[in-house]
Amino acid sequence: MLIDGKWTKDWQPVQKSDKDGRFVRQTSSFRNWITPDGAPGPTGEGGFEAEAGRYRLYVALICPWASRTLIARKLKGLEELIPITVVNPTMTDQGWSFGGYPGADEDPLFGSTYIHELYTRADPHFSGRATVPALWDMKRNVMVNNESADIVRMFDTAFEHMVPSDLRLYPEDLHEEIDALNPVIYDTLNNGVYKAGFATTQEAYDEAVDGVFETLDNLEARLEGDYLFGDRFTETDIRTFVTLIRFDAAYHGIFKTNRKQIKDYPRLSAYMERILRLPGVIDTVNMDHITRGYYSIKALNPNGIRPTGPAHVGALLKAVS
Ligand SMILES: N[C@@H](CCC(=O)N[C@@H](CS)C(=O)NCC(=O)O)C(=O)O
Repeated sequence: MLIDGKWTKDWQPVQKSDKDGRFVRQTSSFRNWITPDGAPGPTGEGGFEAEAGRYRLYVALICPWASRTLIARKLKGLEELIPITVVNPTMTDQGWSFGGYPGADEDPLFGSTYIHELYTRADPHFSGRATVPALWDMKRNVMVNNESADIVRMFDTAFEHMVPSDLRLYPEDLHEEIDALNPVIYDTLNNGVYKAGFATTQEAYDEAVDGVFETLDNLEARLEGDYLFGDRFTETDIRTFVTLIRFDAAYHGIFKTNRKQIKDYPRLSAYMERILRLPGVIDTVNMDHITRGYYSIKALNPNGIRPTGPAHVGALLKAVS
């Protein structure tokens, strides 16, 4: 990670643990919002008006948080307006790097080797982890935001006057329900699998795995309609999908969340496939980057051996593409 703008040698991909061995995820630090007229958003400063080609989204295709933003960008029809840059799927000893792996890009703006260079460009004294997604303003050469939850919400509304859409990822009348379900999905599923994978005590692992499967069981029971809130697709479905699609091929093995697979849940499997079939969503799922990335986490898999299965995931992706 960076400390006062300098890359620290003792960086650990395992990230932070609390005193009981629980994995702790860092909070994001750039929280400005793109808005239709550049007025300030809910956090940060103003001056980031919606413009075609002004903003670039840096992502890793392995990363479920980055994938949230990619799916929102697709479904809201913003591909022409917001170009993306994809980092390599494997973490280096200096974090995310650019170029070299099939499907990954060089940094077209600054020719950076590592994503952390973008962070020190944004703030020469930056302290923290250099994470993706990162939304960059190419006009002012500053970081707009590195929090996927914010980026999904700004993609939902900021460009509406330029690319009208019937889809509302965070509709007014569902705010309360979405705000209630999101933290559960985050704690027990999105981050829950990481808490299981990076636990450093049996107790922390047991607690995390219990949470993961309790939520999967609850979602299976809840899913009567097409989506979590009946027939309306929302950001909560995006948040759920990004973990489901990585589950059988990555988390089940590398993070030891192996009590069941998603394929053992009939409704969740159908739900996952339904979302995968929404226009463009399949383009945001790169299973090669996902498995290569997760199985190259040295702390969990020192020899980097990538399992060949499971066959059903490959078969599903083939059927949908
Ligand atoms: N709060 C961030 C979390 C993003 C995040 O943790 N990204 C991971 C990859 S999945 C990352 O870039 N980690 C690099 C690091 O921690 O050094 C968000 O939702 O945007």
